[in-house]
Amino acid sequence: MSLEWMTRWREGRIGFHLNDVHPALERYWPQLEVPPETKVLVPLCGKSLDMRWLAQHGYPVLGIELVPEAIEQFLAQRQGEVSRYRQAGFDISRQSSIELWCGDFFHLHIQQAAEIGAFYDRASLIALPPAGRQRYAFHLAQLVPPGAKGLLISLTHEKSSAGPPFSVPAQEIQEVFSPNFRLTHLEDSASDAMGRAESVWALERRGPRD
Ligand SMILES: C[S@@+](CC[C@H](N)C(=O)[O-])C[C@H]1O[C@@H](n2cnc3c(N)ncnc32)[C@H](O)[C@@H]1O
Repeated sequence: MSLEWMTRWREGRIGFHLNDVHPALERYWPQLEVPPETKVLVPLCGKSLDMRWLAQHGYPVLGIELVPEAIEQFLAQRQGEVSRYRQAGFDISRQSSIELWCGDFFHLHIQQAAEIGAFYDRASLIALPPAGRQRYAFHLAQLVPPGAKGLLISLTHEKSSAGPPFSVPAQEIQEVFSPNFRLTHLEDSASDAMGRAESVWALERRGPRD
């Protein structure tokens, strides 16, 4: 799967990328009441402008992305000094309050995630095959502390077995996350001309006794 993502980025087949901030981030993030200065984990971040929105609203960002081209394209969107260093097997680029970790999300360990207090996920689940989605939800739960809040934006489409993007129905989202997270369904968008509809969820990491 990683070769496929490398090829997609090299060939510019990145139809998932939005040239604007996702409206659901603007609409729902304030409702989560995440305290400013909380570091937000953005798994499978691509070159999403949503990370700039979070940083502009006072949230330091840790984005993690497999493909170096995606990170370079993100950094090139803005002028601004970039510092680069290597830590725990990841090449890290930092531009203002946004750190981009280049590597496999599943290799990020709790020790490196110590400062994370919230998360934002758009289109991670749909990038992963079914077994990967289960593993993703479990891994995310290992990285964020009890009480951590996050927004999740996913997608369904009519060719349900094909992907990426994979179609991820609400029932599956509940199944994979509910062992470790409280979920609130916020919104379903109307289907577009290609039969694609987004769903938006608020998540909160459960504590040991929840
Ligand atoms: C569907 S795109 C979503 C990107 C971004 N969240 C957005 O909203 O534009 C999925 C991204 O995850 C990256 N990716 C896939 N598997 C990954 C992994 N195991 N670890 C880190 N990044 C991964 C891909 O290269 C791709 O940029």
